[in-house]
Amino acid sequence: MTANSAQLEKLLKKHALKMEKREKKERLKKLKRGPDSTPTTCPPDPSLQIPSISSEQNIDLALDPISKAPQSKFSDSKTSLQPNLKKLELFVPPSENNSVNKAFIPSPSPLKSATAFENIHTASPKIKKKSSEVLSSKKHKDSNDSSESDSTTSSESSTDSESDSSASSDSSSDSDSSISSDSSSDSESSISSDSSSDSDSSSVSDSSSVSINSKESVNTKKADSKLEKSISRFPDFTADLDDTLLETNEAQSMGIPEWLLKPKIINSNFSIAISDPRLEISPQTLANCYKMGISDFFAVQAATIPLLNANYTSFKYRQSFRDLCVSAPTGSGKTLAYVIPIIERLKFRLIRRLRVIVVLPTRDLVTQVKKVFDQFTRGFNIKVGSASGEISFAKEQSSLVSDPNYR
Ligand SMILES: Nc1ncnc2c1ncn2[C@@H]1O[C@H](COP(=O)(O)OP(=O)(O)OP(=O)(O)O)[C@@H](O)[C@H]1O
Repeated sequence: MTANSAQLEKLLKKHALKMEKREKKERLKKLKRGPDSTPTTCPPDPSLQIPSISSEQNIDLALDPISKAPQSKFSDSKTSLQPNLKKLELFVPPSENNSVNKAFIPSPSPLKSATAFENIHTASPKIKKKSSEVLSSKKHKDSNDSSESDSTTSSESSTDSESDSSASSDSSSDSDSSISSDSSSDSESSISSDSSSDSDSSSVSDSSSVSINSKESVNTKKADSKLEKSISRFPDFTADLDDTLLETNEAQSMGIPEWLLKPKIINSNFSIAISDPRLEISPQTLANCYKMGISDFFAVQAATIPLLNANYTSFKYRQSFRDLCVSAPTGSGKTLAYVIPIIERLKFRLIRRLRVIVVLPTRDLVTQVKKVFDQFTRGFNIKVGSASGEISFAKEQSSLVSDPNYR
């Protein structure tokens, strides 16, 4: 029995030495290949297989105290082999690994997302493939969670589960809890398939491999928290601005101007009579409004019309002129909010020329807005033309600028 254990001890030591040499070789190979090298799976080396142990030796192994030392060494090398194989399959150069993660996290900053975009496009084809695998495996996971448990049935499925776990660790940036639970369940399932094929000897390695996995999950968590810190959220403009100072600063650093960052929020119930003298609406416009059944201005109109009229006054006296950006729901009356100030400004012009251009996103809107302009320019010497590409450019051009009526 002691002879057997001594023999086994020798074997294990020899095996551990081989393992170390092999690991060193692999590391050297990796270094030589550089960061762009594509990951490859390592074919199982027959010399590294767990030595076949007879049933007698098996008993000795369980009882013999010597087995503990070499066994722990053996189990170390065994488990270091397992993650190594995994590492090779998962291998993504550190910087690119981050970019893959970033690419799946919606990145708010255009600069940051552009970097991520660039990174993913400059990444090696293998990494691009990996990212698509991540997406597909994510979808697969969503649709069929139970597929992971199948991996315990055969060694082939165990490699599948390993690649699954690689996907989960790549996509881990989504949420911490999902990473740890996913990666741990996947790696455990792959280990259990190994242990089933390796019989008792690898059951010792199970505990150490689990601890390695927990180390891995801790590392992934650390990497994720770093990643989370590096990715900023989109500024919440609706929240109290005092609470969002950081977000505001960030938005400013993105080039968003102060006036866009601090909008004036108007109560939607706010309204004002069109005849209010403070608005200085011309009698003809008032008549046109009444004709259209409008007696009060909606909130967006009540807020913008006096502002634009004031702007007109400052423009008249060569004072500063401002842009105005309005965000209001559909049907809230935005069209009249600019149609009336435009008409009110152009009504005194004697020389007819193209003075205002309204740019709209669709042809339907062009027709709709042209109709509103036609209704509200009644009684004024103002002509409204439209160009939406429905007739030839020359005709549109002449209708806008070459028409003798415009001169
Ligand atoms: N002050 C008002 N009083 C009564 N009706 C109004 C008033 N202002 C606009 N309307 C009517 O409300 C409707 C919606 O107005 P309008 O089309 O200008 O909204 P909008 O915000 O420009 O919508 P969209 O986002 O679709 O362009 C129109 O039929 C318009 O005639």
